[in-house]
Amino acid sequence: MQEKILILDFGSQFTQLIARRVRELNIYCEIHPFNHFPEVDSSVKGIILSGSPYSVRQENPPTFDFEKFHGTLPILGVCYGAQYMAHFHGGEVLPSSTREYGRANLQYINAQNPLFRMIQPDSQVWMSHADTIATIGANFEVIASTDTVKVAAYQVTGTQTYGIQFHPEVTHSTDGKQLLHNFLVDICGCKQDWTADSFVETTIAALKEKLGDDKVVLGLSGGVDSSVAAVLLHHAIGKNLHCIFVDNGLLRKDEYQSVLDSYQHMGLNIKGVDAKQRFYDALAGLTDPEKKRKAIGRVFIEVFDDAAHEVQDVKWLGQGTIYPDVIESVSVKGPSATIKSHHNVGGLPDFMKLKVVEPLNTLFKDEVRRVGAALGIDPNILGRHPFPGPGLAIRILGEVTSEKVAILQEADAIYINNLRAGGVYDKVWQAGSIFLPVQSVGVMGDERTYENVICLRAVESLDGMTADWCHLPYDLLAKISNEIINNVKGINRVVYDISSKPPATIEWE
Ligand SMILES: Nc1ncnc2c1ncn2[C@@H]1O[C@H](COP(=O)(O)OP(=O)(O)OP(=O)(O)O)[C@@H](O)[C@H]1O
Ligand SMILES: O=c1[nH]c(=O)c2[nH+]cn([C@@H]3O[C@H](COP(=O)(O)O)[C@@H](O)[C@H]3O)c2[nH]1
Ligand SMILES: NC(=O)CC[C@H](N)C(=O)O
Ligand SMILES: [Mg+2]
Repeated sequence: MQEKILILDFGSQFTQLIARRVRELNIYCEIHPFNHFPEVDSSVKGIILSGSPYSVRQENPPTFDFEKFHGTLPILGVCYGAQYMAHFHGGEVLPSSTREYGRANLQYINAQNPLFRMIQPDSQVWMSHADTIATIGANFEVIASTDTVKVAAYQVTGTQTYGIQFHPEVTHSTDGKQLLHNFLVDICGCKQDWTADSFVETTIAALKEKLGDDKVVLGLSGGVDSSVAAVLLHHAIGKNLHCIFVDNGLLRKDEYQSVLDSYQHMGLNIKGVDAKQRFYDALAGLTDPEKKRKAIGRVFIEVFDDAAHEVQDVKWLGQGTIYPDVIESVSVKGPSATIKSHHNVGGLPDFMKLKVVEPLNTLFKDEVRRVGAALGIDPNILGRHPFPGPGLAIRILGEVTSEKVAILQEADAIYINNLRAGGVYDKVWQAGSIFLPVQSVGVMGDERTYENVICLRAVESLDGMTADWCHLPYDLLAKISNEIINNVKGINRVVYDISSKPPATIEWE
């Protein structure tokens, strides 16, 4: 059984970061909402309670069943988690006189305490709280303090229950990783054997068992997630995996053929489906971004359904869903406004009757890339920028036509090739070009032109949730602009997008 750490989420903005830090120590962990988590069995080695925007002093604060777990499993409460255990077990949490946000330094630590092994007595820590633990219960012992926060860390004497007011998961807590290591390895006894190789081995075995002789269809896009999912499934079930790559007419220049070629030598059973016209027909006359997205989602499902019928007796649909997609849908933060409808989220219509298999739904993107490397997948595939399923349709503002797609493909190829040649492709998280249906006046060879605009976008990001525009070198931008205007008929002006997300988004629609 895969040993794991349970992270109970009370809604902190740092909960995912806790998970990342745990996994960087080669220890598997899962995030679950504080009020909805699976049975705690012997695979769980310890529990971490996250921070929270809530206060323990407000009415009906988020709860944790302390009596049930205290003394049976190691527990580490972070910020709210620490405040909760202190407040309801003999201590008191009060509003602090000053809101503490940012760097602080420990001023006292109990160097004998296993939680502080190899940690500097004046170590820098990161604080983010408005409440403070004013008093602690008789069986609680202070094991670290700062100038202003007396109870910066405590242990419930003689047990493996700990609380810390600061955030070890953020990099500004310079010994944060050592502290987590101390808790996870020394206190919980985790083995640190969760690596990309071990993930590959256990996942393939589990897929074999789950799928037996069943057939699976999988949408392969050439992107990182579906490629890694496909190779894992291929190792597990071989020829019973049927990959379908749809040419929706919205791919980048030459992408259809190059993606098909790149998969050929990997031995995957892959079928290309030319559905260009079906997508163009569905998009004809549509200008509203949400209507365009919905139309594309609908045609994807129809094309898939047809392809699955052709294969016959298919029981499963494979998907490249990754962990952030899952976390967002079970988050304790509650429903958020729909900004954009992603074409692949929203479930399958009832008529498809397929079960879903998602071998990557516990991994973050960089972990997916590491698993891909462990599987020997071409670094060129693993290093690709993310590309949205609705493709160029959401990079052509307004109505999509095959003519506009052709113009955008040419311009985008010039842009991306220059990023590669200039050695910046790998430093950029995502780049793409946008076709703006505005016309402006230009002059070329003494002739007046009245043509469209191409906008270039390049962003830095960790996960696509927030992003900043890249400061590309002016010389490179000048070269790209020249090349596009001189070579792409229909374009006489190039602009660069300098908006961050939020308030803008990465894609324009
Ligand atoms: N042209 C396509 N043909 C078949 N399936 C597709 C196509 N485009 C997208 N999909 C499906 O939609 C899923 C979601 O696309 P998404 O872009 O999020 O992931 P990806 O393409 O696998 O990876 P990346 O995020 O790196 O682009 C893909 O995993 C794939 O299953
Ligand atoms: O597979 C996808 N289907 C979609 O419908 C979709 N919409 C946006 N994206 C990608 O998500 C990231 C964030 O994009 P936004 O800032 O535009 O929301 C960026 O990486 C976008 O390219 C999509 N990916
Ligand atoms: N980061 C946190 O967990 C904050 C906890 C609590 N809301 C406070 O302000 O003190
Ligand atoms: Mg993609």
